[in-house]
Amino acid sequence: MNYMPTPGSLAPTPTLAVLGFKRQLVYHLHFWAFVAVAPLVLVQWQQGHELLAGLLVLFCVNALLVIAFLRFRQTYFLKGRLFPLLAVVCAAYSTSINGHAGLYWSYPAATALFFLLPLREAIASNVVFVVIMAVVSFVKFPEADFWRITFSLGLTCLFAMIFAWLVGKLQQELTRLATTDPLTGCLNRTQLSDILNSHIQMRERYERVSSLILIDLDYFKTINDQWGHLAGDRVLTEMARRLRKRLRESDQLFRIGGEEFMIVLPETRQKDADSLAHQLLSSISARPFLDDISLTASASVAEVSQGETWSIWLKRADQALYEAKSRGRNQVVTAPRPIHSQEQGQAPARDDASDPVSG
Ligand SMILES: Nc1nc2c(ncn2[C@@H]2O[C@H](COP(=O)(O)OP(=O)(O)OP(=O)(O)O)[C@@H](O)[C@H]2O)c(=O)[nH]1
Repeated sequence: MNYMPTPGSLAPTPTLAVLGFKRQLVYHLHFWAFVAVAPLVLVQWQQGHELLAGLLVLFCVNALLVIAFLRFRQTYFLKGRLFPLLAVVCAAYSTSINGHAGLYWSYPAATALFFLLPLREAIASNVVFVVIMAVVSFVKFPEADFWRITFSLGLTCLFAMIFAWLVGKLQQELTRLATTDPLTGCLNRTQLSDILNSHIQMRERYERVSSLILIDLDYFKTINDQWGHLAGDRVLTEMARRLRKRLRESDQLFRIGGEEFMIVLPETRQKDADSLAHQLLSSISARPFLDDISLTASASVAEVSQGETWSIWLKRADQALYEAKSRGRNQVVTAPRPIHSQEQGQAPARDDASDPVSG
């Protein structure tokens, strides 16, 4: 399942709307820019402005390519770099031949840049834009108009910049809230499929192998029952802290259920993931949580296999975790590879890596 909404479609949940925000914005701005500018091609052509008509055709083609790339490839065509270039050239040239009728287009174009480009690039592009429009206005209009145009365009850019900056901050915060678990700060399930899929692609394209570890606290329900829900929450927070302490910057820690955590380890073979899982279980059982709550955990390890989907990869890990629980808990079980990869000549994985962690 792909959690990213397709551009142009309404996201089914607020979380997805937050994650697809930038994509939707780029899509809609290009769509409406195309709708507004396409008729002008004919108008300029009929007025004998062939060069401007040609530039507007390029603008429309770029808008269509951006829309098509977003829809069919989920990428941003040339990272949106052509829009500012064509917008500046078209607005400046149109103003120089059409006067005020061309000038009016510079205001929506300057505003759009702040929503299409990264903030620094948008500021740099708009400084160039305002300077060019100021020069054209100085040459084309009386001095009083030149000052009015320069200040009003500059002010439009300033307001758009403040608005885009605040919206960007808000979107970052919403994304953080939508993708992390508020109790432990771990990633939640929102991007799970996208992240696992990206590791699968690394395996398929570059033979770079990732592994995942599932860790589930043993008999956690008794903690809630004996010490209360708040103590249970503090145990979960401490659990996340202990796991995080042992992980690398590039590892990704998820809380995927009540007391179940998942760690995705890039470029890590099963053997190394297995030894990390043992160390993590040791760090959980070695010292009591809070003052005197002793706990153990069970874990499973699964290296991604060729040709499998993210859900099969996760399911293998899940089955191995179930096995660890049913073998008595407080141990690591390595997931066997799927049958088809064993047939393709890969070494079969150990199925008996179930050394008790304690003792
Ligand atoms: N304090 C607290 N408890 C939670 C949270 N989420 C889930 N739980 C509790 O976690 C417990 C999970 O219980 P079980 O699924 O039976 O698992 P367990 O007791 O750890 O047993 P095994 O996994 O089989 O070893 C339930 O009591 C849930 O109410 C949470 O955010 N905070």
